Amino acid sequence: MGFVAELSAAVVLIGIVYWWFKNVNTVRNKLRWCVKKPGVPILGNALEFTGGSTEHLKTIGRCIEYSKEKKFTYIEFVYRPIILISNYKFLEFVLSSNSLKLIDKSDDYTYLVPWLGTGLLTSGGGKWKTRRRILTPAFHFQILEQFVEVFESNGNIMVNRLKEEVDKNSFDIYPYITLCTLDIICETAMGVSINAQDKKESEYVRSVKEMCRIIVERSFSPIEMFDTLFPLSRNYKIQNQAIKVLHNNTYSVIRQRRKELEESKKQLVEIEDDVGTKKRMAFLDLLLKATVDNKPLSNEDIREEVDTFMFEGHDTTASAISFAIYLLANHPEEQKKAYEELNLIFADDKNRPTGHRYLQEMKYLENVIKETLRLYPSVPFYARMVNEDIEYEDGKVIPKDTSLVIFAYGVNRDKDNFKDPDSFIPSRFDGIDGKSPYSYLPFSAGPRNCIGQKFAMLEMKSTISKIIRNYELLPSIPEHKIVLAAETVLKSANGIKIRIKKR
Ligand code: HEM
Repeated sequence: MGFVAELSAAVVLIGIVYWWFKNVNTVRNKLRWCVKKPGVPILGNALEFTGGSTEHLKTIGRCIEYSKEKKFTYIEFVYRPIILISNYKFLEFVLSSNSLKLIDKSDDYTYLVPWLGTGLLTSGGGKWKTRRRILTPAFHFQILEQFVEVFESNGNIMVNRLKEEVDKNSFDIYPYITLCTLDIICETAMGVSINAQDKKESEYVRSVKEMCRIIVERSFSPIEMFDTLFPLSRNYKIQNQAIKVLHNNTYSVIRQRRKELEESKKQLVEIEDDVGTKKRMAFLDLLLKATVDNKPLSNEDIREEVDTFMFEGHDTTASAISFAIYLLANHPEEQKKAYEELNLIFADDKNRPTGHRYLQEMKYLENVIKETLRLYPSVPFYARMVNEDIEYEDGKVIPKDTSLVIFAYGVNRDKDNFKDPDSFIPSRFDGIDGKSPYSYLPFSAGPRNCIGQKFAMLEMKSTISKIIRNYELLPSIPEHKIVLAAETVLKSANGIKIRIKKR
Protein backbone atom coordinates (compact mmCIF):
# COMPACT_ATOMS: atom_id res chain seq x y z
CA MET A 1 0.00 0.00 0.00
CA GLY A 2 1.34 3.43 -0.90
CA PHE A 3 1.90 6.16 1.66
CA VAL A 4 -1.19 8.13 0.54
CA ALA A 5 -3.44 5.07 0.82
CA GLU A 6 -2.02 4.26 4.27
CA LEU A 7 -2.52 7.85 5.39
CA SER A 8 -6.13 7.86 4.07
CA ALA A 9 -6.87 4.58 5.86
CA ALA A 10 -5.41 5.97 9.09
CA VAL A 11 -7.44 9.18 8.76
CA VAL A 12 -10.64 7.19 8.13
CA LEU A 13 -9.88 4.97 11.14
CA ILE A 14 -9.18 7.95 13.39
CA GLY A 15 -12.39 9.56 12.09
CA ILE A 16 -14.42 6.45 12.97
CA VAL A 17 -12.85 6.18 16.43
CA TYR A 18 -13.40 9.92 17.03
CA TRP A 19 -17.05 9.67 15.87
CA TRP A 20 -17.57 6.56 18.03
CA PHE A 21 -16.21 8.20 21.19
CA LYS A 22 -18.13 11.40 20.52
CA ASN A 23 -21.28 9.29 20.36
CA VAL A 24 -20.37 7.41 23.54
CA ASN A 25 -19.76 10.73 25.32
CA THR A 26 -23.02 12.21 24.07
CA VAL A 27 -24.92 9.18 25.41
CA ARG A 28 -23.08 9.35 28.76
CA ASN A 29 -23.83 13.08 29.06
CA LYS A 30 -27.50 12.53 28.34
CA LEU A 31 -27.61 9.78 30.96
CA ARG A 32 -25.93 11.85 33.70
CA TRP A 33 -29.22 11.81 35.65
CA CYS A 34 -28.85 8.04 36.01
CA VAL A 35 -26.49 6.45 38.56
CA LYS A 36 -23.73 4.73 36.53
CA LYS A 37 -22.05 1.63 37.89
CA PRO A 38 -18.35 1.88 37.01
CA GLY A 39 -16.97 -0.86 34.77
CA VAL A 40 -13.63 -1.70 33.16
CA PRO A 41 -12.31 -0.02 29.99
CA ILE A 42 -13.96 -1.14 26.74
CA LEU A 43 -15.91 -4.10 28.20
CA GLY A 44 -17.72 -1.88 30.71
CA ASN A 45 -19.73 -4.07 33.09
CA ALA A 46 -19.80 -7.15 30.80
CA LEU A 47 -17.39 -9.16 32.96
CA GLU A 48 -19.82 -8.98 35.88
CA PHE A 49 -22.22 -11.14 33.82
CA THR A 50 -19.91 -14.06 33.07
CA GLY A 51 -21.04 -16.17 36.03
CA GLY A 52 -23.60 -18.24 34.08
CA SER A 53 -27.38 -18.50 34.31
CA THR A 54 -27.42 -19.17 38.07
CA GLU A 55 -25.73 -15.82 38.76
CA HIS A 56 -27.67 -13.41 36.51
CA LEU A 57 -30.47 -12.60 38.97
CA LYS A 58 -27.97 -11.86 41.73
CA THR A 59 -25.80 -9.76 39.41
CA ILE A 60 -28.70 -7.67 38.10
CA GLY A 61 -29.96 -7.27 41.68
CA ARG A 62 -26.51 -6.08 42.84
CA CYS A 63 -26.23 -3.60 39.97
CA ILE A 64 -29.65 -2.12 40.77
CA GLU A 65 -28.85 -1.92 44.50
CA TYR A 66 -25.83 0.20 43.55
CA SER A 67 -28.25 3.10 42.84
CA LYS A 68 -29.74 2.68 46.35
CA GLU A 69 -33.33 3.97 46.65
CA LYS A 70 -33.48 5.06 42.99
CA LYS A 71 -33.73 1.41 41.86
CA PHE A 72 -32.39 1.95 38.37
CA THR A 73 -28.77 1.78 37.31
CA TYR A 74 -26.96 2.58 34.10
CA ILE A 75 -24.38 -0.01 32.98
CA GLU A 76 -22.49 -0.57 29.73
CA PHE A 77 -21.71 -3.69 27.69
CA VAL A 78 -18.85 -2.77 25.34
CA TYR A 79 -20.18 0.85 25.26
CA ARG A 80 -23.77 -0.35 24.71
CA PRO A 81 -25.91 1.62 27.20
CA ILE A 82 -28.30 -0.43 29.34
CA ILE A 83 -30.56 0.74 32.17
CA LEU A 84 -31.53 -2.00 34.65
CA ILE A 85 -34.82 -1.06 36.31
CA SER A 86 -36.85 -2.27 39.27
CA ASN A 87 -38.38 1.12 40.14
CA TYR A 88 -42.10 0.67 39.48
CA LYS A 89 -42.68 4.35 38.61
CA PHE A 90 -39.99 4.21 35.95
CA LEU A 91 -41.45 0.89 34.76
CA GLU A 92 -44.88 2.46 34.46
CA PHE A 93 -43.33 5.00 32.10
CA VAL A 94 -41.60 2.27 30.06
CA LEU A 95 -44.46 -0.21 29.84
CA SER A 96 -47.65 1.86 29.84
CA SER A 97 -49.58 2.72 26.72
CA ASN A 98 -48.38 6.35 27.00
CA SER A 99 -45.01 5.07 25.84
CA LEU A 100 -45.99 3.56 22.51
CA LYS A 101 -42.56 4.65 21.32
CA LEU A 102 -41.11 2.00 23.62
CA ILE A 103 -42.65 -1.14 22.18
CA ASP A 104 -39.63 -2.47 20.28
CA LYS A 105 -37.58 -5.31 21.75
CA SER A 106 -33.87 -5.12 22.48
CA ASP A 107 -31.13 -6.83 20.40
CA ASP A 108 -31.16 -9.87 22.73
CA TYR A 109 -34.28 -11.16 21.02
CA THR A 110 -32.46 -11.58 17.68
CA TYR A 111 -31.26 -15.07 18.72
CA LEU A 112 -34.90 -16.15 18.54
CA VAL A 113 -35.36 -14.91 14.97
CA PRO A 114 -33.92 -17.93 13.09
CA TRP A 115 -36.66 -20.07 14.70
CA LEU A 116 -39.54 -17.66 15.31
CA GLY A 117 -38.94 -15.17 12.49
CA THR A 118 -40.50 -11.85 13.42
CA GLY A 119 -43.70 -13.07 15.04
CA LEU A 120 -45.58 -11.37 17.85
CA LEU A 121 -42.82 -11.76 20.45
CA THR A 122 -39.90 -10.53 18.35
CA SER A 123 -41.46 -8.05 15.88
CA GLY A 124 -41.67 -4.32 16.41
CA GLY A 125 -43.43 -1.23 15.03
CA GLY A 126 -46.24 -1.63 12.49
CA LYS A 127 -45.82 -5.37 12.04
CA TRP A 128 -46.25 -5.98 15.77
CA LYS A 129 -49.38 -3.77 15.89
CA THR A 130 -51.04 -5.62 12.98
CA ARG A 131 -50.19 -9.04 14.41
CA ARG A 132 -51.39 -8.12 17.89
CA ARG A 133 -54.71 -6.93 16.42
CA ILE A 134 -55.14 -10.21 14.49
CA LEU A 135 -54.15 -12.45 17.39
CA THR A 136 -56.06 -10.78 20.22
CA PRO A 137 -59.43 -12.45 19.31
CA ALA A 138 -57.70 -15.85 19.43
CA PHE A 139 -57.49 -15.41 23.22
CA HIS A 140 -61.18 -14.56 23.67
CA PHE A 141 -62.68 -16.57 26.54
CA GLN A 142 -64.99 -18.48 24.15
CA ILE A 143 -61.95 -19.76 22.30
CA LEU A 144 -60.05 -20.50 25.52
CA GLU A 145 -63.02 -22.42 26.89
CA GLN A 146 -62.60 -25.01 24.14
CA PHE A 147 -59.03 -25.71 25.21
CA VAL A 148 -60.07 -26.82 28.68
CA GLU A 149 -60.58 -30.38 27.42
CA VAL A 150 -57.03 -30.39 26.02
CA PHE A 151 -55.72 -29.38 29.46
CA GLU A 152 -57.90 -32.11 30.95
CA SER A 153 -56.84 -35.01 28.73
CA ASN A 154 -53.13 -34.20 28.89
CA GLY A 155 -53.31 -33.60 32.65
CA ASN A 156 -54.84 -37.08 33.03
CA ILE A 157 -51.93 -38.62 31.16
CA MET A 158 -49.47 -36.84 33.45
CA VAL A 159 -51.29 -37.91 36.62
CA ASN A 160 -51.17 -41.51 35.37
CA ARG A 161 -47.48 -41.32 34.55
CA LEU A 162 -46.78 -39.99 38.06
CA LYS A 163 -48.01 -43.28 39.58
CA GLU A 164 -44.55 -44.76 39.17
CA GLU A 165 -43.09 -42.11 41.52
CA VAL A 166 -45.50 -42.73 44.43
CA ASP A 167 -43.80 -43.25 47.84
CA LYS A 168 -40.25 -42.69 46.54
CA ASN A 169 -38.15 -40.49 48.84
CA SER A 170 -37.47 -38.00 46.11
CA PHE A 171 -37.99 -37.49 42.38
CA ASP A 172 -37.83 -34.60 39.92
CA ILE A 173 -41.33 -33.65 38.76
CA TYR A 174 -40.15 -31.10 36.18
CA PRO A 175 -39.71 -33.54 33.24
CA TYR A 176 -43.29 -34.81 33.69
CA ILE A 177 -44.68 -31.29 33.70
CA THR A 178 -42.68 -30.00 30.75
CA LEU A 179 -43.81 -32.85 28.48
CA CYS A 180 -47.41 -32.27 29.52
CA THR A 181 -47.27 -28.53 28.73
CA LEU A 182 -45.55 -29.30 25.41
CA ASP A 183 -48.41 -31.64 24.46
CA ILE A 184 -50.93 -28.99 25.49
CA ILE A 185 -49.38 -26.19 23.45
CA CYS A 186 -48.99 -28.42 20.37
CA GLU A 187 -52.61 -29.43 20.42
CA THR A 188 -53.93 -25.93 21.08
CA ALA A 189 -51.58 -24.08 18.72
CA MET A 190 -51.52 -26.52 15.81
CA GLY A 191 -54.49 -28.80 16.43
CA VAL A 192 -52.28 -31.90 16.27
CA SER A 193 -51.09 -34.12 19.04
CA ILE A 194 -47.40 -35.00 19.27
CA ASN A 195 -47.90 -37.32 22.27
CA ALA A 196 -44.65 -36.17 23.86
CA GLN A 197 -45.74 -37.77 27.14
CA ASP A 198 -46.31 -41.21 25.62
CA LYS A 199 -43.44 -41.51 23.22
CA LYS A 200 -39.75 -41.73 23.60
CA GLU A 201 -38.34 -38.31 22.78
CA SER A 202 -39.34 -37.40 19.19
CA GLU A 203 -37.18 -35.47 16.75
CA TYR A 204 -39.54 -32.50 17.14
CA VAL A 205 -39.33 -32.44 20.95
CA ARG A 206 -35.55 -32.84 20.80
CA SER A 207 -35.32 -29.91 18.37
CA VAL A 208 -37.45 -27.66 20.61
CA LYS A 209 -35.12 -28.46 23.53
CA GLU A 210 -31.97 -27.90 21.44
CA MET A 211 -33.21 -24.49 20.27
CA CYS A 212 -34.07 -23.35 23.81
CA ARG A 213 -30.58 -24.40 24.93
CA ILE A 214 -28.76 -22.70 22.04
CA ILE A 215 -30.67 -19.41 22.46
CA VAL A 216 -29.48 -19.16 26.07
CA GLU A 217 -25.91 -20.21 25.33
CA ARG A 218 -25.65 -17.60 22.55
CA SER A 219 -26.81 -14.76 24.81
CA PHE A 220 -23.83 -15.24 27.11
CA SER A 221 -21.11 -16.63 24.86
CA PRO A 222 -18.53 -14.00 23.84
CA ILE A 223 -18.11 -15.82 20.50
CA GLU A 224 -21.54 -17.18 19.63
CA MET A 225 -23.31 -13.90 20.45
CA PHE A 226 -21.89 -12.38 17.24
CA ASP A 227 -23.70 -13.37 14.02
CA THR A 228 -20.38 -13.34 12.15
CA LEU A 229 -18.69 -15.79 14.57
CA PHE A 230 -21.66 -18.02 15.35
CA PRO A 231 -21.31 -20.06 12.09
CA LEU A 232 -17.89 -21.24 13.36
CA SER A 233 -19.47 -22.97 16.35
CA ARG A 234 -20.83 -26.51 16.77
CA ASN A 235 -24.16 -25.03 17.92
CA TYR A 236 -24.62 -23.41 14.50
CA LYS A 237 -24.84 -26.82 12.80
CA ILE A 238 -27.12 -28.20 15.51
CA GLN A 239 -29.32 -25.11 15.20
CA ASN A 240 -29.65 -25.45 11.41
CA GLN A 241 -30.68 -29.06 11.78
CA ALA A 242 -33.16 -28.30 14.58
CA ILE A 243 -34.71 -25.41 12.66
CA LYS A 244 -35.15 -27.60 9.60
CA VAL A 245 -37.09 -30.14 11.69
CA LEU A 246 -39.17 -27.45 13.46
CA HIS A 247 -40.05 -25.44 10.35
CA ASN A 248 -40.79 -28.53 8.24
CA ASN A 249 -43.11 -29.79 10.93
CA THR A 250 -45.02 -26.49 11.30
CA TYR A 251 -45.24 -25.96 7.52
CA SER A 252 -46.54 -29.46 6.95
CA VAL A 253 -49.26 -28.98 9.61
CA ILE A 254 -50.19 -25.57 8.11
CA ARG A 255 -50.45 -27.00 4.59
CA GLN A 256 -52.51 -29.93 5.82
CA ARG A 257 -54.91 -27.72 7.82
CA ARG A 258 -55.25 -25.21 4.96
CA LYS A 259 -56.18 -28.06 2.62
CA GLU A 260 -58.68 -29.46 5.09
CA LEU A 261 -60.31 -26.08 5.62
CA GLU A 262 -60.53 -25.40 1.89
CA GLU A 263 -62.01 -28.83 1.23
CA SER A 264 -64.62 -28.44 3.92
CA LYS A 265 -65.85 -24.88 3.47
CA LYS A 266 -69.25 -26.07 4.65
CA GLN A 267 -67.77 -27.35 7.89
CA LEU A 268 -65.99 -24.05 8.36
CA VAL A 269 -69.32 -22.20 8.24
CA GLU A 270 -70.54 -24.50 10.99
CA ILE A 271 -67.46 -23.70 13.04
CA GLU A 272 -68.13 -19.98 12.62
CA ASP A 273 -71.72 -20.32 13.69
CA ASP A 274 -71.10 -22.26 16.84
CA VAL A 275 -67.59 -21.88 18.14
CA GLY A 276 -66.42 -24.90 20.04
CA THR A 277 -69.43 -27.16 19.90
CA LYS A 278 -68.95 -28.61 16.41
CA LYS A 279 -65.18 -28.81 16.14
CA ARG A 280 -62.41 -27.40 18.29
CA MET A 281 -60.38 -24.70 16.55
CA ALA A 282 -56.65 -24.41 17.09
CA PHE A 283 -54.86 -21.05 17.07
CA LEU A 284 -53.66 -22.12 13.64
CA ASP A 285 -57.22 -22.26 12.26
CA LEU A 286 -57.86 -18.73 13.43
CA LEU A 287 -54.71 -17.57 11.71
CA LEU A 288 -55.74 -19.36 8.50
CA LYS A 289 -58.96 -17.37 8.54
CA ALA A 290 -57.34 -14.02 9.38
CA THR A 291 -56.77 -11.35 6.74
CA VAL A 292 -54.68 -8.21 6.52
CA ASP A 293 -55.99 -5.67 3.98
CA ASN A 294 -58.36 -8.40 2.77
CA LYS A 295 -55.47 -10.75 2.01
CA PRO A 296 -54.95 -14.01 3.90
CA LEU A 297 -51.73 -14.51 5.84
CA SER A 298 -49.01 -16.44 4.01
CA ASN A 299 -47.78 -19.82 5.28
CA GLU A 300 -44.63 -18.06 6.51
CA ASP A 301 -46.63 -15.42 8.45
CA ILE A 302 -48.61 -18.19 10.10
CA ARG A 303 -45.54 -20.29 10.84
CA GLU A 304 -43.95 -17.36 12.70
CA GLU A 305 -46.92 -17.09 15.02
CA VAL A 306 -47.44 -20.81 15.56
CA ASP A 307 -43.74 -21.26 16.37
CA THR A 308 -43.93 -18.23 18.70
CA PHE A 309 -46.74 -19.91 20.65
CA MET A 310 -44.75 -23.14 20.74
CA PHE A 311 -41.76 -21.31 22.23
CA GLU A 312 -43.53 -18.85 24.56
CA GLY A 313 -46.37 -21.15 25.59
CA HIS A 314 -44.78 -24.28 27.04
CA ASP A 315 -41.61 -23.55 29.03
CA THR A 316 -43.24 -20.58 30.81
CA THR A 317 -46.17 -22.62 32.10
CA ALA A 318 -44.00 -25.68 32.85
CA SER A 319 -41.75 -23.63 35.08
CA ALA A 320 -44.65 -21.88 36.88
CA ILE A 321 -46.49 -25.18 37.52
CA SER A 322 -43.28 -26.81 38.80
CA PHE A 323 -42.48 -23.97 41.21
CA ALA A 324 -46.09 -23.98 42.48
CA ILE A 325 -45.84 -27.74 43.14
CA TYR A 326 -42.52 -27.24 44.93
CA LEU A 327 -43.95 -24.48 47.12
CA LEU A 328 -47.08 -26.49 47.98
CA ALA A 329 -44.98 -29.57 48.86
CA ASN A 330 -42.97 -27.44 51.26
CA HIS A 331 -45.93 -25.47 52.72
CA PRO A 332 -48.42 -28.08 54.00
CA GLU A 333 -50.82 -25.46 55.42
CA GLU A 334 -51.18 -23.74 52.07
CA GLN A 335 -51.56 -27.10 50.31
CA LYS A 336 -54.30 -28.08 52.76
CA LYS A 337 -56.25 -24.88 51.96
CA ALA A 338 -55.93 -25.48 48.21
CA TYR A 339 -56.98 -29.13 48.63
CA GLU A 340 -59.98 -28.20 50.79
CA GLU A 341 -61.14 -25.74 48.16
CA LEU A 342 -60.91 -28.50 45.53
CA ASN A 343 -62.79 -30.90 47.82
CA LEU A 344 -65.68 -28.44 47.92
CA ILE A 345 -65.68 -28.01 44.15
CA PHE A 346 -65.31 -31.72 43.39
CA ALA A 347 -67.23 -33.04 46.39
CA ASP A 348 -69.06 -35.79 44.49
CA ASP A 349 -66.21 -36.99 42.27
CA LYS A 350 -62.58 -35.91 42.47
CA ASN A 351 -62.05 -37.15 38.90
CA ARG A 352 -64.93 -35.17 37.41
CA PRO A 353 -63.63 -33.32 34.31
CA THR A 354 -62.30 -29.88 35.23
CA GLY A 355 -64.77 -27.77 33.24
CA HIS A 356 -64.24 -24.06 32.65
CA ARG A 357 -66.77 -23.15 35.36
CA TYR A 358 -64.87 -25.15 38.01
CA LEU A 359 -61.62 -23.46 37.03
CA GLN A 360 -63.25 -20.09 37.74
CA GLU A 361 -64.18 -21.31 41.24
CA MET A 362 -60.57 -22.12 42.21
CA LYS A 363 -59.93 -18.78 43.92
CA TYR A 364 -57.39 -19.97 46.46
CA LEU A 365 -55.46 -21.92 43.84
CA GLU A 366 -55.40 -18.75 41.74
CA ASN A 367 -53.77 -16.94 44.69
CA VAL A 368 -51.24 -19.78 44.97
CA ILE A 369 -50.35 -19.35 41.28
CA LYS A 370 -50.14 -15.55 41.53
CA GLU A 371 -47.89 -15.84 44.58
CA THR A 372 -45.74 -18.46 42.82
CA LEU A 373 -45.31 -16.12 39.85
CA ARG A 374 -44.43 -13.27 42.22
CA LEU A 375 -41.61 -15.30 43.78
CA TYR A 376 -40.59 -17.15 40.59
CA PRO A 377 -41.71 -15.16 37.52
CA SER A 378 -41.23 -17.45 34.50
CA VAL A 379 -39.77 -14.51 32.55
CA PRO A 380 -37.65 -12.82 35.26
CA PHE A 381 -36.43 -9.97 33.04
CA TYR A 382 -37.21 -8.65 29.59
CA ALA A 383 -36.07 -5.65 27.60
CA ARG A 384 -37.03 -2.80 25.30
CA MET A 385 -34.97 -0.83 22.82
CA VAL A 386 -35.12 2.98 22.67
CA ASN A 387 -35.31 3.88 18.97
CA GLU A 388 -35.20 7.66 19.35
CA ASP A 389 -34.28 10.03 22.19
CA ILE A 390 -37.20 10.06 24.61
CA GLU A 391 -37.90 12.32 27.59
CA TYR A 392 -38.58 10.49 30.85
CA GLU A 393 -39.45 13.28 33.31
CA ASP A 394 -38.29 16.85 33.98
CA GLY A 395 -36.06 16.93 30.91
CA LYS A 396 -34.33 13.61 31.68
CA VAL A 397 -33.48 12.12 28.31
CA ILE A 398 -33.12 8.41 27.55
CA PRO A 399 -30.90 8.37 24.46
CA LYS A 400 -31.55 6.39 21.28
CA ASP A 401 -30.07 2.83 21.28
CA THR A 402 -30.36 2.41 25.06
CA SER A 403 -31.68 -0.99 26.21
CA LEU A 404 -34.15 -0.83 29.08
CA VAL A 405 -34.16 -4.02 31.16
CA ILE A 406 -37.32 -4.63 33.17
CA PHE A 407 -36.27 -6.64 36.24
CA ALA A 408 -39.62 -8.28 37.06
CA TYR A 409 -37.98 -10.62 39.61
CA GLY A 410 -36.71 -7.59 41.57
CA VAL A 411 -39.97 -5.60 41.45
CA ASN A 412 -41.98 -8.63 42.59
CA ARG A 413 -39.71 -9.10 45.62
CA ASP A 414 -39.27 -5.45 46.56
CA LYS A 415 -39.98 -4.96 50.28
CA ASP A 416 -41.48 -1.54 49.51
CA ASN A 417 -44.08 -3.26 47.31
CA PHE A 418 -44.76 -6.44 49.32
CA LYS A 419 -44.57 -7.15 53.05
CA ASP A 420 -42.23 -10.03 53.92
CA PRO A 421 -41.38 -10.29 50.21
CA ASP A 422 -39.45 -13.59 50.23
CA SER A 423 -42.19 -15.57 51.98
CA PHE A 424 -44.86 -17.63 50.25
CA ILE A 425 -48.16 -16.02 51.36
CA PRO A 426 -50.90 -16.71 48.77
CA SER A 427 -53.53 -14.87 50.82
CA ARG A 428 -51.77 -11.56 50.20
CA PHE A 429 -53.59 -11.57 46.85
CA ASP A 430 -56.96 -11.46 48.64
CA GLY A 431 -56.35 -7.78 49.18
CA ILE A 432 -54.18 -5.58 47.06
CA ASP A 433 -50.77 -5.77 48.64
CA GLY A 434 -48.82 -4.36 45.67
CA LYS A 435 -48.90 -0.58 45.37
CA SER A 436 -49.47 -0.34 41.64
CA PRO A 437 -50.07 -2.70 38.69
CA TYR A 438 -46.45 -2.00 37.80
CA SER A 439 -45.16 -3.44 41.07
CA TYR A 440 -46.19 -6.98 40.09
CA LEU A 441 -45.02 -7.89 36.61
CA PRO A 442 -44.95 -11.65 35.86
CA PHE A 443 -46.90 -11.10 32.63
CA SER A 444 -45.41 -7.66 31.92
CA ALA A 445 -47.94 -4.81 31.60
CA GLY A 446 -49.27 -2.31 29.08
CA PRO A 447 -49.84 -2.87 25.37
CA ARG A 448 -47.03 -5.40 25.01
CA ASN A 449 -48.02 -7.60 27.91
CA CYS A 450 -48.40 -11.39 27.68
CA ILE A 451 -51.19 -12.18 25.25
CA GLY A 452 -51.40 -15.73 26.63
CA GLN A 453 -51.90 -14.96 30.33
CA LYS A 454 -55.54 -16.07 30.59
CA PHE A 455 -54.74 -19.25 28.64
CA ALA A 456 -51.80 -19.83 30.98
CA MET A 457 -53.88 -19.30 34.14
CA LEU A 458 -56.51 -21.83 33.00
CA GLU A 459 -53.86 -24.37 32.03
CA MET A 460 -51.99 -23.97 35.33
CA LYS A 461 -55.16 -24.28 37.42
CA SER A 462 -56.29 -27.35 35.51
CA THR A 463 -52.94 -29.13 35.79
CA ILE A 464 -52.07 -28.24 39.40
CA SER A 465 -55.57 -29.04 40.64
CA LYS A 466 -55.37 -32.43 38.94
CA ILE A 467 -52.07 -33.22 40.67
CA ILE A 468 -53.21 -32.22 44.15
CA ARG A 469 -56.56 -33.97 43.83
CA ASN A 470 -54.68 -37.21 43.20
CA TYR A 471 -51.50 -36.90 45.25
CA GLU A 472 -50.40 -35.43 48.53
CA LEU A 473 -47.26 -33.38 47.89
CA LEU A 474 -44.45 -33.72 50.42
CA PRO A 475 -40.92 -32.34 50.75
CA SER A 476 -38.18 -34.46 49.25
CA ILE A 477 -35.96 -36.61 51.52
CA PRO A 478 -33.30 -35.31 51.92
CA GLU A 479 -34.51 -31.71 51.78
CA HIS A 480 -34.19 -30.15 48.33
CA LYS A 481 -33.11 -26.50 47.99
CA ILE A 482 -33.67 -25.17 44.50
CA VAL A 483 -30.93 -23.28 42.65
CA LEU A 484 -32.47 -20.62 40.42
CA ALA A 485 -31.21 -20.31 36.86
CA ALA A 486 -32.36 -17.51 34.55
CA GLU A 487 -32.37 -19.30 31.19
CA THR A 488 -34.89 -18.47 28.43
CA VAL A 489 -37.26 -18.81 31.36
CA LEU A 490 -36.57 -19.05 35.10
CA LYS A 491 -35.84 -22.66 36.08
CA SER A 492 -34.36 -24.66 38.89
CA ALA A 493 -30.86 -25.74 37.83
CA ASN A 494 -31.05 -28.80 40.12
CA GLY A 495 -34.60 -29.86 39.27
CA ILE A 496 -37.82 -29.72 41.30
CA LYS A 497 -37.52 -32.59 43.73
CA ILE A 498 -40.50 -33.61 45.86
CA ARG A 499 -42.25 -36.71 47.22
CA ILE A 500 -45.81 -37.83 46.46
CA LYS A 501 -48.33 -40.05 48.28
CA LYS A 502 -51.55 -41.35 46.71
CA ARG A 503 -54.64 -39.62 48.17
C1 HEM B 1 -46.89 -18.67 33.27
C2 HEM B 1 -46.97 -18.49 31.99
C3 HEM B 1 -46.49 -17.28 31.24
C4 HEM B 1 -45.77 -16.21 31.68
C5 HEM B 1 -45.23 -15.95 33.08
C6 HEM B 1 -45.58 -15.33 30.54
C7 HEM B 1 -44.91 -14.12 30.59
C8 HEM B 1 -44.76 -13.27 29.50
C9 HEM B 1 -44.05 -12.03 29.54
C10 HEM B 1 -43.35 -11.44 30.77
C11 HEM B 1 -44.12 -11.48 28.31
C12 HEM B 1 -43.48 -10.18 27.85
C13 HEM B 1 -42.11 -10.55 27.35
C14 HEM B 1 -41.35 -9.42 26.76
O1 HEM B 1 -41.73 -8.25 26.84
O2 HEM B 1 -40.32 -9.76 26.19
C15 HEM B 1 -44.87 -12.38 27.47
C16 HEM B 1 -45.15 -12.17 26.14
C17 HEM B 1 -45.81 -13.07 25.34
N1 HEM B 1 -46.39 -14.26 25.74
FE1 HEM B 1 -46.42 -15.00 27.61
N2 HEM B 1 -46.19 -15.89 29.45
C18 HEM B 1 -46.77 -17.07 29.84
C19 HEM B 1 -47.50 -17.93 29.04
C20 HEM B 1 -47.79 -17.73 27.71
C21 HEM B 1 -48.58 -18.61 26.90
C22 HEM B 1 -49.24 -19.89 27.39
C23 HEM B 1 -48.61 -18.09 25.63
C24 HEM B 1 -49.28 -18.59 24.39
C25 HEM B 1 -50.22 -19.47 24.33
C26 HEM B 1 -47.83 -16.86 25.66
C27 HEM B 1 -47.59 -16.06 24.57
C28 HEM B 1 -46.91 -14.86 24.63
C29 HEM B 1 -46.69 -14.04 23.45
C30 HEM B 1 -47.10 -14.36 22.02
C31 HEM B 1 -46.00 -12.90 23.90
C32 HEM B 1 -45.58 -11.70 23.09
C33 HEM B 1 -46.67 -10.65 23.18
C34 HEM B 1 -46.36 -9.36 22.44
O3 HEM B 1 -45.19 -8.98 22.36
O4 HEM B 1 -47.32 -8.72 22.00
N3 HEM B 1 -47.36 -16.67 26.94
N4 HEM B 1 -45.26 -13.47 28.23
